Amino acid sequence: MQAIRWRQDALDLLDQTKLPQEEIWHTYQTAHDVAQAIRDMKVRGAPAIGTAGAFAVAVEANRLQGSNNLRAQLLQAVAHLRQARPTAVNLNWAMDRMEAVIAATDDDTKLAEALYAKALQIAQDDLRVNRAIGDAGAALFETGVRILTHCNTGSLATTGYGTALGVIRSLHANGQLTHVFADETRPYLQGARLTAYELLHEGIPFDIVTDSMAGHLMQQQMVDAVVVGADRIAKNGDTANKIGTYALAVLARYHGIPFYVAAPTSTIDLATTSGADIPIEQRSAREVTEIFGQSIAPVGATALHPAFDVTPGELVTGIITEFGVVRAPYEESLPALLKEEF
Ligand SMILES: CSC[C@@H](O)[C@@H](O)C(=O)COP(=O)(O)O
Repeated sequence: MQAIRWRQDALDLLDQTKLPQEEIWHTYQTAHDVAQAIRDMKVRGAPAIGTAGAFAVAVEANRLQGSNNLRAQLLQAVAHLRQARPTAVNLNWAMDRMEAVIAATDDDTKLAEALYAKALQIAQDDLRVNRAIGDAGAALFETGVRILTHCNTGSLATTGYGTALGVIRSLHANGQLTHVFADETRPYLQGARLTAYELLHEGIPFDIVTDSMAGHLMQQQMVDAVVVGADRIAKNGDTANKIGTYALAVLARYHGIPFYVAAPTSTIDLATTSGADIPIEQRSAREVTEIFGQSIAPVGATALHPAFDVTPGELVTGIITEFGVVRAPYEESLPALLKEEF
């Protein structure tokens, strides 16, 4: 399953706002339009928006080939893409890499080719990295495990395979998995719409549960571990992820259940000291008061919509990366991990 397809002159995105009812692909030929698609969540999930952003710059370079101020226009496109969604650091991570290619390529006629090659590498690395996360995560568990997960962290949220859902895929492939509980994930319903779509496709046994059922399931001893993704991990292990994740971590701690974050090292942001410094995207209240354009609240009702929350590192049992599982104290283990591997 794949939600992003690329070629040098265009990017195709599977419209995730329409899934699972409709499988509609849109074609994009400008960075501006891809930025809008990211904002509108037609493509979403931290690694996926990084990959889409990288191809957006490549497509833009292809479109602008031969124009006078190519470099300045590309840097403008990069800056514009960076702002499409603020919380997931993978978009910035990918833009840093595209900007480095622009800086390192002296010959303007070579820019389009070099940027496409870098975008391709980002996409291919993401797939490889996710498989490694899946293996590292699966090694944590015995056979017969029941996992609760939140939001969508699968093929749709990445270039392929997934992070937390990659761990679930690997557990299933190894015959270790008994059951998945997929939080519906209000208000965007990434769990009920997208995770369920992927799990059904893979034949993985699961139930959709509303976000508010998690505590009850834990109390009934139906959950062995919580595995979620991340949008940004600060140096101290504080982790921003889809709204509702923090509540799961608190519940897991109360019930003595391990709480794992599965994420590529591109999601670790050592420049952000703690979760307090992570920008939290505030989205439209209408995404809360309406479902598929239908109002579910009385006219005049107001609503809040922080799209992410921050789970303190002290509640995170371990962070599953492509290089293995790291544990607290994160101020030490995360910088050591990044230093060692790069
Ligand atoms: C591998 S995806 C990791 C995170 O990006 C995911 O858990 C999440 O919070 C996605 O939020 P979204 O608003 O759907 O982009």
